Order: sequence, then structure tokens, then C-alpha cells
Amino acid sequence: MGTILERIISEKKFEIKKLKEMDLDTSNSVNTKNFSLVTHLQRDENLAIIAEFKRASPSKGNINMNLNPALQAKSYELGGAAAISVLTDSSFFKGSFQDLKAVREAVNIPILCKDFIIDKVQIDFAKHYGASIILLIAAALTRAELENLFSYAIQQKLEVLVEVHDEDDVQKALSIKPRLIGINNRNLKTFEVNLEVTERLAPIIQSNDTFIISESGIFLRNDADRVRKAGVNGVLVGEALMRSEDLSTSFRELRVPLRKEVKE
Ligand SMILES: O=P(O)(O)OC[C@@H](O)[C@@H](O)c1c[nH]c2ccccc12
Repeated sequence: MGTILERIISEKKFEIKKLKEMDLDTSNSVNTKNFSLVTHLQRDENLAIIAEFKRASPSKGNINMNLNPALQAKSYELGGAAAISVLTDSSFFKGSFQDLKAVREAVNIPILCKDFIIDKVQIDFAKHYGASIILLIAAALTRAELENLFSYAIQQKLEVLVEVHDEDDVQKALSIKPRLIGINNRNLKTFEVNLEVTERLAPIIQSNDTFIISESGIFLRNDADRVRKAGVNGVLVGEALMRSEDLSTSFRELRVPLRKEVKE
């Protein structure tokens, strides 16, 4: 059986074979327009929100199967999202590259291709369908693989969010000096979610050149405040926004000021 992460990775190996058999017509690529999340984070005075389009997940089952990706993405942009994350994994999250493309055509902010990337061909597809940022999960890669995929993505002019969940991942991630590190509060082996993970790991990442994003399990202002205090620049939010019946209120709740002492 193995952990969910192991199961996903073995499914990816199979998908990668299929991607390699397809001929990507790069003359027909979606225009990525060079949007930069790093540039956004350098200027944002509030907690930045990466809003995720996530129809379903292995831990929660179906979250919201009725939403249109382009319309939801437009509402995220209007609500003040810094970037949009789109799940492209189909087997476990019911996403697709078509969702990514639909979102790219609907908004003018950076888009993160959310998938389990272990091969360059997935980076080519992410870029082709309009991603400006890709995710690399430290726990799914050796240090050498992480380094290779990271430099390949940078050559393709993509930004990279390196995801960590424990101290070993952090050491692996820091060795490649990424500009964006995501701390996943959800353990991809057990599904357990705990914001304490951000509180533990953010202080050991602190560096002027690296922006930190706290990922998963953020629903309320209290959660946003808690990770902001731990020193992060932004949050990645899926379920809370996919279930929200009033997105502008949800965004207002989560966009807490980065420095508490700044008062108007
Ligand atoms: O729906 P949540 O709890 O707000 O979580 C969003 C996001 O962090 C989560 O979808 C995620 C974080 N890292 C991942 C890696 C792969 C797939 C999904 C994820």
C-alpha cells in the first residue's frame, strides 16, 4: 500500500510516460506574461493569499465539484489574491491542465501549477498551460533531483515554491537557496494538519532573500494571525475558499497586516 505520497508518486511515473509520448506544440503555448509572485511579496504589506482551485483531495474527498475554474479564479483575483494555485493532478485531486489554462486566460496574476513534479516533462507541460510558478515537494525528491528540477524551472523563467514539512526538508530546501519556501502544515503521509509545523519551521528558515508561505489548514483570521506571528509572508488556502459562500469576506478575514504595530 504505502503512504499516500508514495501512491501518488507511483501514479505520476505512469502519467509521465504518457506525457512523454505526447508532442507538446510549444508554438501554441498559453502566454504566461511573466507574472512574478516574488515581486508581489516584496511590496505587499498584508499577508499575501495564494488562493487555490481544488475540487477534491485524498483527505477530504469532494470539496466542491460545481465551481467553474475561470469564474472562481476571477473572484479570487477581485478578492485580492496574490496568486492562484491550480491543482492539475487528476487521479487524486480531480484537477487538470485544462483547469490551469482556463484560469490563465481569466486572470492577470501569477499562477502556481500544483502537482507532484518529479520529471522535467511535467515542468514543460505546466509552462505550456500557463503556469508562472511550479511546486517542488522536498519529501518527494532527492537533493540532486530537487536541484536539477529547480535549475531547469529557473531556466524556463518559472518561479519555484519549494515545499517542506520537517527539519530535513528544510535543510534540503535551503541548500538550493530558493526565493519561495512553502511550509505544508499537512503531513502528506498521515494527513494530519497542525499549524504548529509553521511555528516550528519558519524561525529556522528566516532569511532576507526567502519568502515563506504557510500552506494548508488555514480557515479563519485566528489561523492567519498565528502563522503571521511565526514570520510568514503569505498563506496558501484551498478548502476554506472553495467552500466559502462570500469570498470577499473570506479575503478580508485573512488579509491581516504583516506588522501589527502599523496602525492607521
Ligand atoms: O485546502 P487547504 O487545507 O487550505 O490546503 C491548501 C494547500 O496547502 C494544499 O492543497 C496542498 C499543499 N501542498 C500540496 C501538495 C500537493 C497537493 C496539495 C497540496
